[in-house]
Amino acid sequence: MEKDADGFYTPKVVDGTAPPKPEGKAVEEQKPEVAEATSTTTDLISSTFEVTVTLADQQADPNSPLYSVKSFEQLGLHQDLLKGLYALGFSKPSKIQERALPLLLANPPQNMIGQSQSGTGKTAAFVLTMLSRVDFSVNKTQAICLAPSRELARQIMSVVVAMGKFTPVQTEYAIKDNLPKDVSRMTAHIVVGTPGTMIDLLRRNVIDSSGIKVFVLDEADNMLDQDGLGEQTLRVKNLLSKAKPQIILFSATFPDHVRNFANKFAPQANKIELQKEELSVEGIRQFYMDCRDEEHKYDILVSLYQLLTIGQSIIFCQHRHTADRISQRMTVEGHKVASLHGAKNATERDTIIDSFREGREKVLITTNVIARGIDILQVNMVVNYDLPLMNERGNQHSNDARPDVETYIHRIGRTGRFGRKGISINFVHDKKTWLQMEEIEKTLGKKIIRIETDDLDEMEEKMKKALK
Ligand SMILES: Nc1ncnc2c1ncn2[C@@H]1O[C@H](COP(=O)(O)OP(=O)(O)OP(=O)(O)O)[C@@H](O)[C@H]1O
Repeated sequence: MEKDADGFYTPKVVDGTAPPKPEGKAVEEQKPEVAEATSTTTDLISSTFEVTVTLADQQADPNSPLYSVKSFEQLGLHQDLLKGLYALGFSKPSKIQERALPLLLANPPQNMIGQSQSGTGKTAAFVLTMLSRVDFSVNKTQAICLAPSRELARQIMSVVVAMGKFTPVQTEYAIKDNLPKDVSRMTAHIVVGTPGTMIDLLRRNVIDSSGIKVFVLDEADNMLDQDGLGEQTLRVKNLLSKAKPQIILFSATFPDHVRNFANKFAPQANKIELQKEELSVEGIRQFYMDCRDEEHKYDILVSLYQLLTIGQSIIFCQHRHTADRISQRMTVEGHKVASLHGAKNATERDTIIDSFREGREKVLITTNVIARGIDILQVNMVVNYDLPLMNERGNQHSNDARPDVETYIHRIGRTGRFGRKGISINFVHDKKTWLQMEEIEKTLGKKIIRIETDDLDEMEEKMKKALK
């Protein structure tokens, strides 16, 4: 690989598809931010929100998930990786990084099941492990990482590339439609992808599994869940059986029904676990709005538009067709929104998420496809247009559909990243949805506060307070 004029290695761009720019420069972004609304037609719109983020205070608070006593230097990382971290603006590890990294890097390698709240820096922990374990003088795949969506795989790749900027790391994607044409052998050190394509590459021996030392599952509970990607993930593991890699599982949630499987999947693992009451992030204030019916939900969403565009916001729907319908209606009515879901093709999906990431789109209407892992610091509002429901066979549409608390935690975790403040709003519109929300509230032990649907001034007041 070539070094550029500054002496940096330029990581290989895969098949013309550059990973999205990583979020970073965290320290610089901790200065007070002032987000100004752009339009001027109502009081709401002309308001200015001051958002003060005090990362230094949080990293000094032993009760914060961002707290650490050690520095990155004390965690045994290579000099080139420390340079990559500092270039990203990381000055101090978070709790999960401080606790997990020494265990992950110890020899002989041991498996890890790691849990930490959304937005607390799990990605860096496993990316630094992959980069630390690669022998750059060997042109063979040595670490693979699986994620549940192409959007998340691309984001993880951007972190690998950014943190590995001062190393000669070679990377490739294993995601649909991003493979180099007619490839018969991949030799990249680190391959990041989704399970279906990874299985294909391993089966056809395009990736030689014999040198794989690290196997990471991000959003591991989702990747191992039988109703989700569990079967495919297990197939990948079986294809790696001879290599016996270190297995690393990370997620913000590990529901009981997956935990047992995780223990078998990553035997004798070091474990870092959270208590139930620690699951949700402190900085995210949760609200709900009591709508009259489905149509009223749409009206309320439209009336919130100006608030949604002050920062950036993500609107979650249960179904693709709802996301499409809402975004079409809003677009016809003159609002600028984007929609993203699994039925769109790969190019469209990449364009939409990149445009949102770069702030060109402010409102993204979507499904659970990006409920997990997506890290966009400017997102200060999440709306659960539909509450997330269990995806058990057939249960989704039945009258006794249960709320999916794990997905709820991940959805609202798209805001409030690494100590920032954020807001989530749930729409409920009948007794059933109200009871579902109550169950979420009880499980998390966190109050969800009512906001009147007809009082946008109150909404603005509460938002201002929540974001301070
Ligand atoms: N030590 C650090 N110092 C400053 N910023 C950090 C540090 N570690 C991570 N970050 C930043 O915090 C944000 C959240 O990190 P990351 O996406 O890894 O969270 P996560 O725990 O994987 O979240 P999720 O559970 O939602 O996947 C990112 O923008 C990342 O760059």
